[in-house]
Amino acid sequence: MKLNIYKDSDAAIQSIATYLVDLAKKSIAEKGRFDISLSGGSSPKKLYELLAKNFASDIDWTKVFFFFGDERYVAHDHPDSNYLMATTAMAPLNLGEAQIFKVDTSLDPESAALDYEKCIKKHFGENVAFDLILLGLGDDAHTASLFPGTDILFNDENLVKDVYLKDKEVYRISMTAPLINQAKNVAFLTFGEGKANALQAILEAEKDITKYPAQLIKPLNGEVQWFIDEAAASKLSN
Ligand SMILES: O=C(O)[C@H](O)[C@@H](O)[C@H](O)[C@H](O)COP(=O)(O)O
Repeated sequence: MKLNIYKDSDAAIQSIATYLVDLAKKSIAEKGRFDISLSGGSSPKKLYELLAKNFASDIDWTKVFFFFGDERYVAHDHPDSNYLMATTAMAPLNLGEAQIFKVDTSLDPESAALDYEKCIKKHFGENVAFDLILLGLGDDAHTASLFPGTDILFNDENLVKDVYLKDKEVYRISMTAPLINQAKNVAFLTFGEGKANALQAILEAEKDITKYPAQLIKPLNGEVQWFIDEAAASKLSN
């Protein structure tokens, strides 16, 4: 696990963009494509915009294939859609429809999860291993839609599962920890004082995945990098 601490989120995002593009170059050179899973929420939006603005000519973006670590169970044109957020931010890259694998939220939640799992398995074949999975962190220590107290935390059968969030009365479709842990590289983007307690608990508290789900993320053969700002790191002891 590598902790990268920056003075602010802009510096962190610049560094993640460079790290991502370097991984993409290597992967495209080695296997002819780069398979990435995007995080949702607000933190990564600036990263996607930066990639489109400053890195458009650094790699052959037609060889990049985008999936989503989780998706809100809404239409793709709904303001909460991670698909809408990411594709809007990266619009200048003119990505082809076939490069972006969105969750089919027109299906019922359980079928949407099964369908997305099928889509991932079809893309990867036997060995489902993303080159990079980007993850955010909630202030309750959730990541993707692995929320405290939800059944998905104990799911080791599926690669993708529907999650019902009782408090918000909404569904999410999320990659499971076993799928994320098959990735070659995982990068967390975590910024702001509001995440400091969650980050400290995840990295320094006792292991309790029901309270701190992001503790589940330990890639079997990969590396986890944290890209954080000083505000998010402010409660770490060392
Ligand atoms: O769909 C989502 O919302 C994300 O996948 C979720 O896991 C997010 O990464 C965290 O909630 C942090 O969100 P912010 O970046 O908005 O703080």
